[in-house]
Amino acid sequence: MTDHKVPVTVLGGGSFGTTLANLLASNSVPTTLWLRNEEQASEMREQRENTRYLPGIKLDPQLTVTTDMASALSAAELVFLAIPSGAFRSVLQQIGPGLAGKGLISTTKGIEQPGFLMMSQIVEQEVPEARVAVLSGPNLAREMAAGALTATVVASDDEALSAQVQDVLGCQSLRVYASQDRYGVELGGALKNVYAIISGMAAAMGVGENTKSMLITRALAEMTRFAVHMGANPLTFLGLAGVGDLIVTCTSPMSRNYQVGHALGKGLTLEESIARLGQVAEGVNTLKVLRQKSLEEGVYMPLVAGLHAIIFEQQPLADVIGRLMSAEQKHDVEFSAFMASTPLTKEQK
Ligand SMILES: NC(=O)c1ccc[n+]([C@@H]2O[C@H](COP(=O)([O-])OP(=O)(O)OC[C@H]3O[C@@H](n4cnc5c(N)ncnc54)[C@H](O)[C@@H]3O)[C@@H](O)[C@H]2O)c1
Ligand SMILES: O=P(O)(O)OC[C@H](O)CO
Repeated sequence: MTDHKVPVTVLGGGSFGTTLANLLASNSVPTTLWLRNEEQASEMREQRENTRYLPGIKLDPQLTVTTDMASALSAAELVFLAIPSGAFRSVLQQIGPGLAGKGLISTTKGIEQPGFLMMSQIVEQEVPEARVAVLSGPNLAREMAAGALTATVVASDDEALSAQVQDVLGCQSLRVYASQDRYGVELGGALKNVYAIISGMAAAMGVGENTKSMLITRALAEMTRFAVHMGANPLTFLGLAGVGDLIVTCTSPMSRNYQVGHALGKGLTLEESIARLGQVAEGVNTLKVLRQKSLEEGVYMPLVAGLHAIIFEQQPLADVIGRLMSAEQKHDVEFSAFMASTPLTKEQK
């Protein structure tokens, strides 16, 4: 780690943006958090707390909180984006050339439709001169904010940018691992939200431990099958941004996607489940996008099809479970052919 830290701005004053900004400021990184709501910003400046999205966590005295985008961006060398996927492109469009040349790191775990675009692909379209990375992993905001030991992945083909991100974020409570599979890392973060909804629903129904394990493991098989079809490296899904994030999101009641699934499993409607949450659960939109894409691409995704049938096609749960359990019994692990055709590098040996 270097002593001199580059100035960083975080865009988005929700739970994850606030968590990242606070962690950066605690790491002695000159940090500005930008959010759109002036009332919330002034409350955060005065009370040193984000009572709406991160109650109970004190903000570092050195953290600057502003709604003025121009001043937030003027000095920043790195910009972390923690804006929900539905607003991601419009926020970039508002900023325009103010981001050119900076290192832009997306932390948003969603997919844009039309186009089936990852957030970093939107960054490339809207800010062609930017350096691009993504940050993803098993990173529940509230735990990170409370200092729980955590690991994450920065993925970029710009190794210098990955090293800068490791430098500003890495600390006694957070390890930042690097990857060059940006697409796979980003896809892992988006896809696991769908399976977290299924897991929350299963938990609410009181399923057994075998069932929970089967769901998570088959979810990993299904998301990896899709990702490999789309060009990602299956090995990425054995890492923190794959199985790591899948485990935490499918098992923790702190996950908002799990909470939506749990509410659905208790009999609430989708609208009621989302309203009760009051925060973003990206998996709901990702489910729609993914179902459509899997049909277009002809990728077998029975769990995605089943959840879509329950939520958006009003099919009875018992019918969907019956179909899942009577489907053809295929392979456990599917990527032996890929592994055989991809010899290990010297570093991997
Ligand atoms: N919370 C987590 O544990 C966590 C961890 C890793 C990644 N993420 C990802 O981070 C992204 C943001 O999630 P979050 O947890 O911070 O959500 P959140 O629901 O806690 O907060 C969303 C924030 O986005 C802001 N926002 C919405 N539309 C906006 C717009 N048009 N312009 C500016 N701000 C806007 C809201 O005002 C709010 O501050 C999501 O894609 C999520 O998957 C979240
Ligand atoms: O609360 P969720 O379901 O959006 O999940 C948060 C993070 O993505 C967990 O890594």
